[in-house]
Amino acid sequence: MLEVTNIAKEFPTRTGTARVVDDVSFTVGEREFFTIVGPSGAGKTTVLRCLTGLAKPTEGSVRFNGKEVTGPPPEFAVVFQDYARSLMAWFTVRRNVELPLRNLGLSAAERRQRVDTALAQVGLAEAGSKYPWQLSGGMQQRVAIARAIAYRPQVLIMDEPFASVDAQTRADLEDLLLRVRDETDLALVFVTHDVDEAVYLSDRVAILSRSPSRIDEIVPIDLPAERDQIGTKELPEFARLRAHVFSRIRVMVNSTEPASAH
Ligand SMILES: Nc1ncnc2c1ncn2[C@@H]1O[C@H](COP(=O)(O)OP(=O)(O)OP(=O)(O)O)[C@@H](O)[C@H]1O
Repeated sequence: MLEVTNIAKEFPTRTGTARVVDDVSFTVGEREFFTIVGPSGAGKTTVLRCLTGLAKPTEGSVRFNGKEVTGPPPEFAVVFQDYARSLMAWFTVRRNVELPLRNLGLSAAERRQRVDTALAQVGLAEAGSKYPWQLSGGMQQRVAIARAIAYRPQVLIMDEPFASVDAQTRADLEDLLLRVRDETDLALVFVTHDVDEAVYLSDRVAILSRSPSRIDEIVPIDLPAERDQIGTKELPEFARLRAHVFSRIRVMVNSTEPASAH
């Protein structure tokens, strides 16, 4: 469904150009949960920005259902880490969640129902008439997630979406994503620093090398499809996968060599 082929990204600097992403390729299938991990500054956000059409790769291409992505496709929704900038401060929570639905040709009743369902799913059924600035950071991020879910995209792209929420809310939102994926045809491309989270959620985990980044390895997560915060994390296979991904990232952090492409 989504094909990223040999993308590279360079940024202009005072003395020339900085190559941040060197050569990254992967595909994401329908209903797949695909997660990107890697050392800090590896270029994960840059890869996501290229993927969504918000940035143009210097080399290579991104294709969605066979068509080149040159701007944000209407089938995508994006949740970035920076929730404070993603919500409109002068609109209520309901209005924020409803905004992207206005272009979908839905009736007012359908829009209302989608907003109600999404707010209930993220545990904010009571907060609809509040303004974002009246909510904690974690609650604001849940509004951003509700907005993405209400839109019912084909691809949900998330950059460290749970970095600012508490551990219990984080676990609830992780399970919400898995549930939404199971109930729809949603595919997810997810970036996290948290290796446990990556292994718990994903069908495959891509490990990026240090910048200029390449794919070090794409690890299939062969855990039972039904994930459970306690049961899944107690499985020996979970521990093995976690240790493997963690040790590869550690190698990347300490390595002075660029990654070999697998
Ligand atoms: N618009 C830009 N202009 C110049 N350099 C940029 C730009 N955007 C990103 N970079 C640089 O690209 C590198 C990778 O940044 P990016 O945010 O993609 O990494 P990341 O893996 O998401 O980082 P983190 O793990 O810390 O969130 C960094 O060195 C950053 O300074």
